[in-house]
Amino acid sequence: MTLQKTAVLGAGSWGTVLASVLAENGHDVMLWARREDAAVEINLHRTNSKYLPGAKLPSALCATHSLVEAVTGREFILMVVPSQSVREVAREVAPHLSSEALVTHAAKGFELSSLKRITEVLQEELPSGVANRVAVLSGPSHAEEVICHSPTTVVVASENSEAAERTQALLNNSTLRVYTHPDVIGVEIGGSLKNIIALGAGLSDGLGFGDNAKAALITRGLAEMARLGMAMDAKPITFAGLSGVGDLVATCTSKHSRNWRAGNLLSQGYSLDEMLQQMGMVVEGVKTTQAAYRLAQKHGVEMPITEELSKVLFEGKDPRRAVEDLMARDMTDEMEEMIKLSY
Ligand SMILES: NC(=O)C1=CN([C@@H]2O[C@H](COP(=O)(O)OP(=O)(O)OC[C@H]3O[C@@H](n4cnc5c(N)ncnc54)[C@H](OP(=O)(O)O)[C@@H]3O)[C@@H](O)[C@H]2O)C=CC1
Ligand SMILES: O=C(CO)COP(=O)(O)O
Repeated sequence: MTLQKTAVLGAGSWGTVLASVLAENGHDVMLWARREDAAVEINLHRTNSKYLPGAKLPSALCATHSLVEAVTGREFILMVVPSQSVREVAREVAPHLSSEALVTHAAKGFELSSLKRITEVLQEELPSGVANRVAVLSGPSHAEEVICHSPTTVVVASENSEAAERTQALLNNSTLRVYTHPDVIGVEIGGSLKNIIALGAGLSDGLGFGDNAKAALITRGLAEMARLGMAMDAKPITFAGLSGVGDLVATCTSKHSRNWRAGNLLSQGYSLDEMLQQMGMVVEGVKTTQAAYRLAQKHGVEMPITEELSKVLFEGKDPRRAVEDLMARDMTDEMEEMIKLSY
């Protein structure tokens, strides 16, 4: 494809790695860092010591502290800030975007105040021509592995298939295989909800519950992810793909996952505030648990794991008691939804 002028907004772990991918693919990349010292470090030393210690970034990568400079004249904008800051950043860049710009985001969460998905937030904040073709990038992709060129697969979904294909062509390379996907709702919901289950997996592992418990969490977690997803108009099959079970497995079983590590710290007796302080990076699963619990109530959907985790995080419930309560639920059929659907 022709080389393009691109910008990545957010110089945390994932934004820095995605900017490196674009630079390695030959595109002109401007990376926006919120802190000026982070932009200076990237430009002077080609490192991002806070978020990617030890990694050497491509020499072609440029960083700036100015959002306006980052987006002006850019054809492709990849937004990689935490879910709760997407609206603020989108609002600030909106007047400076070219009417031809393609905006794709890679955040995994909901906006807590509105319970909206991130493409919905972007559609509200961006000029209408740009808003019509927003896309989402998701799938099992720990930044720490992508920067080392470990083989990785991701998906990009958009209501505008051309936007998905353009994003695919910009990012795809010999170690990062990018698939397109038509189900924006399912891809966004899967990528967000898996973080709740990963927090639970970190807790479960930390409490020494073993592999059976983790397999149960992953499988029953997937069931409740799909249940909420279907109530919100996602396609059920999407949860069997990379942005569903793929990312769920990667996040629940990896030492790289911040959500898994956060759950693990909670199992060691850290309070929620102490854990967040210790992590020093975004742990999307915390606010996603709150959002999903409210969405489940709104849509009348049962999400027992999410509900118990919410009690552990926000009401101080003992995690062992939460597991006992999950195990003591009324006996049921594993395929309860399927049975209801077939009668
Ligand atoms: N890390 C990964 O492997 C992956 C992450 N993601 C998703 O990407 C998104 C970003 O995560 P990630 O890069 O890992 O996060 P990090 O915690 O590594 O970095 C967060 C970045 O966001 C910036 N930031 C924090 N608050 C704000 C704000 N209010 N306004 C603007 N910028 C802000 C931080 O700036 P500062 O340093 O100044 O605080 C930092 O650059 C998340 O939704 C995450 O789930 C998706 C796939 C993989
Ligand atoms: O989404 C991710 C991998 O696909 C990263 O997960 P964590 O935010 O838990 O590190």
